[in-house]
Amino acid sequence: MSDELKKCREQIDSIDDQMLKLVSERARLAHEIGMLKNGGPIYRPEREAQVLRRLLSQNDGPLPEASVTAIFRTVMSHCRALEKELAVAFLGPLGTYSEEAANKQFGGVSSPVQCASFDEVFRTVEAGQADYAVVPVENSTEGAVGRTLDLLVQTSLKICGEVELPVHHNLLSKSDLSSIRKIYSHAQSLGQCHEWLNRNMSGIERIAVASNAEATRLAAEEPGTAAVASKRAGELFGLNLLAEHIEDDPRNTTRFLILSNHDVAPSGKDKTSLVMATRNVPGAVVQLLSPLAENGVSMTKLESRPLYTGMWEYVFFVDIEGHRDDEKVAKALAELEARAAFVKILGSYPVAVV
Ligand SMILES: C=C(O[C@@H]1C=C(C(=O)O)C=C[C@H]1O)C(=O)O
Repeated sequence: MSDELKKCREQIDSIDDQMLKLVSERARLAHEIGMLKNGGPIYRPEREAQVLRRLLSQNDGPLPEASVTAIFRTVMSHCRALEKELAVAFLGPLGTYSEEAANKQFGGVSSPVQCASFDEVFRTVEAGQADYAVVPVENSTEGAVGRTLDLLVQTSLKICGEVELPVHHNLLSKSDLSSIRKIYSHAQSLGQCHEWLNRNMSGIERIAVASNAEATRLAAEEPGTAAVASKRAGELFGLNLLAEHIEDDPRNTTRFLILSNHDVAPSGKDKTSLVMATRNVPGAVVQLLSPLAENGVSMTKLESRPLYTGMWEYVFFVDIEGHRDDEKVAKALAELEARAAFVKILGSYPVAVV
């Protein structure tokens, strides 16, 4: 070993010693805070977002932003676990993008609750069998996840966070590329790889199944089939990587929501999501939204979804900047509630951190 290398390693050892001391000290403080919470929620997404934003504003490299947040989310997860281990429900089995999103947001999930459908994810948390739900709500290529929107209308749960996950798809199989006759995946993922599949796997049957991980499980069992899924799913089921990054848009990103039974305090950079319906009269939508503009509240999303109760009737999903406790947001919401046939505030929560 060269002297130079030995010296650097000694320095790393000494830094590690200091880091361990500091992390332990941090964990002791988090535990103390846990006692002060007096039975209130342990997980405080607004505080975690503030911790991460503050650190990012000081980060001069060499670690990229996503590395800094991943490290500190893991630290916070372990500090939190001294207070309580959170049970987090998501669409299973292990290896889904939902699992990846849950791991990203919570810095690792020690008590995962794998559900068979989005309906079950909601029900599990509503019934108190898990503390948090993680569900996809929209994708940059494919748009809204309809079932999640429908469930949001009915649920008693509140949105308490959002997480954005860059989604890279892969073609995975135990067979050779030339022998593939069927491709399994979730419908959303097939849509996100539509052009690549047309170009490279034309004429080969595509079959939509409940999740990407389920697709991987099927492909592992059936020779001559492949799955479109994450690398992690492929590893879990022992599949080989036939092609990577097959998504049509390399920036392909899915936004997930975190849901729970509690509200979240303002973090300083928040979003509020609501769903509403208007009376079916001319100009109703414009009229309904005007309190936002009048109070200087920016709308970041407007999505319509058909109502099952009638033909050509819709509900509107709206995201606005700010927390419902912010003065101008509160005023705009009060005016909006007075005009709409139906309004439900789905939650105020911190804007996603890298
Ligand atoms: C320590 C706390 O509890 C949890 C852990 C946090 C942390 O480790 O920084 C931050 C917020 C909470 O999710 C706290 O509320 O401050």
